[in-house]
Amino acid sequence: YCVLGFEVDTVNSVQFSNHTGYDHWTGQVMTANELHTLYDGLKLNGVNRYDYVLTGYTRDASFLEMVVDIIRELKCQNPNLVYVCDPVMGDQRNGDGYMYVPEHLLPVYKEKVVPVADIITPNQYEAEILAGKKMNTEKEALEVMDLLHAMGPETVVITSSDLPSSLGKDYLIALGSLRKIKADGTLVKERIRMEIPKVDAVFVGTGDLFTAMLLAWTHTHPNNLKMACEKTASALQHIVRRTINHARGKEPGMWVGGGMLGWGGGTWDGWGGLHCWVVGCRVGWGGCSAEGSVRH
Ligand SMILES: Nc1ncnc2c1ncn2[C@@H]1O[C@H](COP(=O)(O)OP(=O)(O)O)[C@@H](O)[C@H]1O
Ligand code: PXP
Repeated sequence: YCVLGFEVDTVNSVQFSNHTGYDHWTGQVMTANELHTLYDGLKLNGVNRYDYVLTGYTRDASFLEMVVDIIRELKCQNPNLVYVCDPVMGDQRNGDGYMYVPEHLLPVYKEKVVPVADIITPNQYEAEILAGKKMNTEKEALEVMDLLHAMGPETVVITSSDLPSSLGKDYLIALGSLRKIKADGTLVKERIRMEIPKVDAVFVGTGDLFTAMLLAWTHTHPNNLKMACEKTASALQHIVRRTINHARGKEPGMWVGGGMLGWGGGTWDGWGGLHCWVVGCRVGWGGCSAEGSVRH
C-alpha cells in the first residue's frame, strides 16, 4: 500500500499479541530463515529494488544478521538505497536504563548493523550503549553522536533525552547530527537541538513513528536535517496530544491508527514511485498510544 507517497512492503520481525510493555505478551519471533525465504521470493520475481529500508524492533540476532546481508545485496541493486535503522533495544525510566530485547543483540547492532546504516534513530539510552559513553551534558551528547558517525551513519538523531532544557523540566530534548563528506573532500556538519513540550504520559510506539516520519521528511529535505526533524517533531506533537486528549475523553471518536500519519502539515501526496521496505513489527491493538502508526 502507499503511504505519504511511499509504496511500502512490510515484513514482520515479530508477531506479538501486544507490545512488550504489557505484563504479558505472546507470539512469534521471526527467524533469519523466514526472512530469507521472503527475500528469495522477491528476488525470484526481480522485485528486490528498493529506495529505502527501515528496520525497527527485533529480538533475534541471526534475523538481524540476515537483515545486514540483505541490505548489502539491496545496496548493490541500488547504490542510492538509504537504510534507516531504529536500533530498538531499551529505554530509561527515572534515569535508569534497561534493555527490553536480549542483551546479545547489542554487539550485533554495534558491529554489524549500525556500520551499514545511513540514518540511525536511537533514544538516549540506545545511543549511550552503542557509543559506550554516557551523555550527561550537551557536549557529551555531541561526542556520543560523533562516535556514532564514526561507526558509519551519516545522520544520527537522538529521538529523546533527559538533558536539561533551557525552557524547563516540561520539555524533552532531541538532538540531530548530519555529517557529510562532500565530493571535494570538505566535511559538512549540521547539528540541531529540539526542545519538545512533554505530555505527561508514557507512549509506546512513538520512537517507531518518529523514525518513519523522519525517513519521509529526509526524503523531501535530504540536505536539511533541521527541516526534516521539525516536521517530524510537529507530527509527533500533534499525535501525542490528540492521543492523550482522546485517552482522557476530551476528543470523541478518534481512531488511533495508521491514518494518523496525516498530521503535521506539508504536502503528503504526489511523491510517487518510491519503494520502501519496512522490517519491523506491528505492535499492539487498542490501548492508548500512537502504536497503530508503526504500520507506516
Ligand atoms: N511524553 C511525551 N511527550 C511529548 N512527546 C513525546 C513523549 N513521548 C514521546 N514523544 C515524542 O516521540 C518522540 C520519540 O520519543 P520516544 O518514544 O521517547 O523515543 P524512543 O521510543 O526511541 O525511546 C519524541 O521525540 C517526541 O517527539
Ligand atoms: N515494538 C515492540 C514490540 C515493543 O515492545 C516496543 C517497546 O515496548 C517497541 C516496538 C518500541 O517502542 P518505541 O517506539 O516506543 O520505542
